[in-house]
Amino acid sequence: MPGVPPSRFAYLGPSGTFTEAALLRLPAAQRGTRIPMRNVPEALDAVRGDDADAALVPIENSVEGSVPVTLDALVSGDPLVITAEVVLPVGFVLAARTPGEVTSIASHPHALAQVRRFLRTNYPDAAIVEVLSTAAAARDVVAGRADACVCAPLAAEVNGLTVLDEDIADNPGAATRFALVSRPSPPPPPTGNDVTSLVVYIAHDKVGALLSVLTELAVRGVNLTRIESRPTGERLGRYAFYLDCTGHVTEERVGEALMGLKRVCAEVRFLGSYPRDTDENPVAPPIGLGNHDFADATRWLQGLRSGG
Ligand SMILES: O=C(O)C(=O)C[C@]1(C(=O)O)C=C[C@@H](O)C=C1
Repeated sequence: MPGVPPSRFAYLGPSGTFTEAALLRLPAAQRGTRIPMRNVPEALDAVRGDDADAALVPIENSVEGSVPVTLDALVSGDPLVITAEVVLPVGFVLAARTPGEVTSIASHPHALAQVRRFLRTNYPDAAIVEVLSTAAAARDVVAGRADACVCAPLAAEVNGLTVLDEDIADNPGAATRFALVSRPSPPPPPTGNDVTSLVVYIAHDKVGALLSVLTELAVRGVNLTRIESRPTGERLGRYAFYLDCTGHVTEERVGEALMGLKRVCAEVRFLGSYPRDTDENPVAPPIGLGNHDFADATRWLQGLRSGG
């Protein structure tokens, strides 16, 4: 959909999830149609099937790490690209229909992981029930399928639940990063503070294959900000590496690094270049590896080739 801004936004629902709160930070989504989906693969498939223009899905949490279902669903199926990210502070409450005995507590696995210590200390005997989202957990409590849930304060409020315990996160100050995903389209223009996401498949029979991936980035001053490995599912020992690096595909040094990766990897999947949602400045490239150095060197080579 080149040039047409997205107006139909799928997201991990139902209403009241952290994903919905993150989606509402995007002005286009405030104006557009928001389509709650039951889980991340369904949200991404809605984009692949043109039932939505974009999907917002959780990708990484500052305490619990990456969201594996999102990483897997991004690369299994027709290509998709990330066009924006949203970083949202997350905080949790324990909520129930009425105060009383709590024998079962429902929530999303990533939320449960962020309140593990609290639950072990305060509700050691409660059965823990993993469900598809924190807002789905709140609905389960309303429907009587669980005594209590771990959810966002807003989800407790909109579902008419009583908050039993506030601010229950083991690590105050946690944040989750969400990715806005579309069908392949030209990336948003560079802002000077961008991230490029990739998945690389290395040659498993080559010693130092991962080192050569890192070298292609480092020698161009491209800063690696995240690396995760996930099994490809083919057989034991086969992994895909998910990389986030500073910079935009239109920058010379990022482009050269991508070409280098293309040469040394079995396969490279481009997952998009998009603005970082942060106040932090990007790490400056080492001397000789800035964008102007690359532009200078390109001009010099062109001169040599043209006999100038
Ligand atoms: O269940 C939700 O509310 C979500 O938006 C999912 C999700 C996640 O996948 O990490 C998002 C943020 C919180 O860290 C907990 C759960």
